[in-house]
Amino acid sequence: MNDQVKKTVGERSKKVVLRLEKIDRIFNQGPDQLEILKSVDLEIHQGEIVALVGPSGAGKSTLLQIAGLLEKPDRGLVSIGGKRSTDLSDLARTEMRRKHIGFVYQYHHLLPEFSAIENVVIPQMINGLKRSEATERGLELLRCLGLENRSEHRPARLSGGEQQRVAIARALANVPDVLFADEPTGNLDPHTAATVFGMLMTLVRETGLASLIATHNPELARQMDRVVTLRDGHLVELDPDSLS
Ligand SMILES: Nc1ncnc2c1ncn2[C@@H]1O[C@H](COP(=O)(O)OP(=O)(O)OP(=O)(O)O)[C@@H](O)[C@H]1O
Repeated sequence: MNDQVKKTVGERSKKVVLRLEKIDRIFNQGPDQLEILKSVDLEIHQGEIVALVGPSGAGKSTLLQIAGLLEKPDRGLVSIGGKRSTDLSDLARTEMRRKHIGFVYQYHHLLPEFSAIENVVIPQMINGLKRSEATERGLELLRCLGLENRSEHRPARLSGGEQQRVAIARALANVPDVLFADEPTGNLDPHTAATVFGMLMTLVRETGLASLIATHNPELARQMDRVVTLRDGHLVELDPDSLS
């Protein structure tokens, strides 16, 4: 990986990148009020990869959406890189998402009419990078993900694992400070999931990103630095060895 893409752990001091303070989220479901997140606190430092596990409906996606500034909590504070999201205008929140946050979803959400490399280049150009630089960085990322021979293919001509690897390249192309991933390999068969997840972990470790990754897979969770879960809306730290 070249220097342009790489931000080594050493270059970054181990400061807190993501801080959640007393996050509450309540949904109205008919006459019922569902308290999905209750006073959730979480800190993630540079270079730290945190697994978010828990049963379906526990609130993992809700937490990721709030931490990734895609949704607002009912109460509480999200800070990224020391900037409090509540102090930001809607425009500044969008800017923060574009420049400092990478997101990988369970489904790739690639633009179907564009090639793999174009899918990685376009977000960088939106952020002001020249096409030549964006292409150089994009091709380097695709190479790191074993897709050097697939860069001109449109998503429909890629396998599920390849599509997801392009989505990972796209999420990392803007050199974010924090990466959120919601079941990034959940749609893949176990073998492909292990390969793609291994590549994601390598890239995240090399770039020293702070990451919060939701997964149902205990084997994948154990490869991360810390494991947290949501129990009745509360965030609880787990011993990775206790996962089965
Ligand atoms: N906009 C909404 N309005 C009402 N209820 C919602 C809304 N979004 C989520 N919920 C409810 O909140 C709960 C948590 O949902 P969430 O998607 O965060 O869970 P999850 O842990 O990510 O589940 P999964 O592992 O199945 O993806 C669910 O019961 C869901 O139905």
